[in-house]
Amino acid sequence: MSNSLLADAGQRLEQALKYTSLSEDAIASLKYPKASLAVSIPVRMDDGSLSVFQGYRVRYDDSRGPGKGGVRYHPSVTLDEVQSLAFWMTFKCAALNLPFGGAKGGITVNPKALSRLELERLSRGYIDAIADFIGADVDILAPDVYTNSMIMGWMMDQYSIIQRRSSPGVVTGKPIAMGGSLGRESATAMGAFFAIETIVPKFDRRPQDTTVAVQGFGNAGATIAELLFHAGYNVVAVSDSQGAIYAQSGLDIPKIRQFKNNARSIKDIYCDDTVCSITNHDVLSNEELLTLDVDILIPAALENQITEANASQIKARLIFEVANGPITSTADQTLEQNGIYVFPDILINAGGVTVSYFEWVQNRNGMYWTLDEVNQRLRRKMVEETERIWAIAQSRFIPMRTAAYVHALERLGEALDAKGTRRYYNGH
Ligand SMILES: NC(=O)C1=CN([C@@H]2O[C@H](COP(=O)(O)OP(=O)(O)OC[C@H]3O[C@@H](n4cnc5c(N)ncnc54)[C@H](O)[C@@H]3O)[C@@H](O)[C@H]2O)C=CC1
Ligand SMILES: O=C(O)CCC(=O)C(=O)O
Repeated sequence: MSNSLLADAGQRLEQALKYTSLSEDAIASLKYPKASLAVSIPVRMDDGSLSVFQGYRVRYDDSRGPGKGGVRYHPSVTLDEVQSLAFWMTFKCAALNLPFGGAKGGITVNPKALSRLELERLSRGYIDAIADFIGADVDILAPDVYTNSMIMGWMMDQYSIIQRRSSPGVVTGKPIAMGGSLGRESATAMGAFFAIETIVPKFDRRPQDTTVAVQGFGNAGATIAELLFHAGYNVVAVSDSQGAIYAQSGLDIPKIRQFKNNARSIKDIYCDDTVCSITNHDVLSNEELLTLDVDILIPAALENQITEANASQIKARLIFEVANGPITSTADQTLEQNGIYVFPDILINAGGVTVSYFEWVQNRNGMYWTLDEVNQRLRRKMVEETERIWAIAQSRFIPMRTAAYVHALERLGEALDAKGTRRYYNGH
């Protein structure tokens, strides 16, 4: 593997393999993505011109079931990034014991620069381009950065048009009216919250004595900040792509969410005290937020936020990775040396895909669950797998990330070996 995000992700696999007895065949199978599709998506723009966007869908491994993973719209999307995200999905689904493999998709685009109709044409064009690669039993899509239920609805509809039959199981995170599950919107953060509530008492901490900083204020970041706020934690800093705000006495998260929902940036809200009465806050950069002296740091934006460059300046005691891949493998080592506990993405943000699984199950049997049922099942799953991974980490004296990979690898190895060697004979 070259020097890339995927190569860095692969370091975690190497680290964990030392603690497993996986067969050589299984190890070899997990080192590369199973299939990567790159497509061009021509889109007629509102002014009549044609723009061509690059899109990707990667299935990393499907030994435990159909590929599963979100679709990201962001200007920095590359094939390498999508492959890494599909790698993480593989281990996340296995860690949570979901009957899925790992997949991910993305389009290199700044969605904020598109009109709603352009965005719809792009989303439908993406499905036209990848339709033969996906399916409810093959590879199932979902939301990720800068995609949402509205976009998932267009994608499901386009796929159904191509198939000439209603196909709700090909996409999760859909609008409720199109077969979406209650609780999927908040699921990533809700799952993280259940994991945090399981772990925090192990460190003899109480919410009211615990300060929290959250980087990223989208679906995952804003919701976890609000859940922690309501549970009594002192959320002192939050940020979006434009910058961060900090108040030692704590921030009123529901109020900030309200302003952010009106399409304003966090930094602006707090610079304009005529609009928002909260004062006594500082405006910080995203980099400064990461190095605040807090009890809990929650990166909930993008990859590679804590790297060799800033790892030694991190002062938080516990880091919960709500984003995928926010810490590089070298930064992990520095954090560990400094006694900082990292709770990994493949566990902490797994609530999203867990409720996606629930949505897929509901679509397949046509019976729909109440919000309480969804959240109770999510809680049970998150607490159970968090405790299992914690027990592995404690008994083998290894970091939680390595323990999560060991846990996932045991399940993946079993599935790969159960298929026998016939699968390696070029299909004969
Ligand atoms: N939405 C989901 O179901 C899941 C999301 N995740 C991960 O959570 C992370 C966030 O995703 P979502 O909340 O869904 O995306 P989103 O599109 O709802 O929000 C992204 C947020 O990150 C902020 N942001 C972008 N660049 C930033 C930067 N450089 N510094 C600080 N903030 C920045 C944006 O302003 C926005 O507030 C991603 O890593 C994603 O892969 C993980 C599991 C499931
Ligand atoms: O809900 C899903 O299927 C996947 C969500 C996702 O992309 C992720 O967990 O990173």
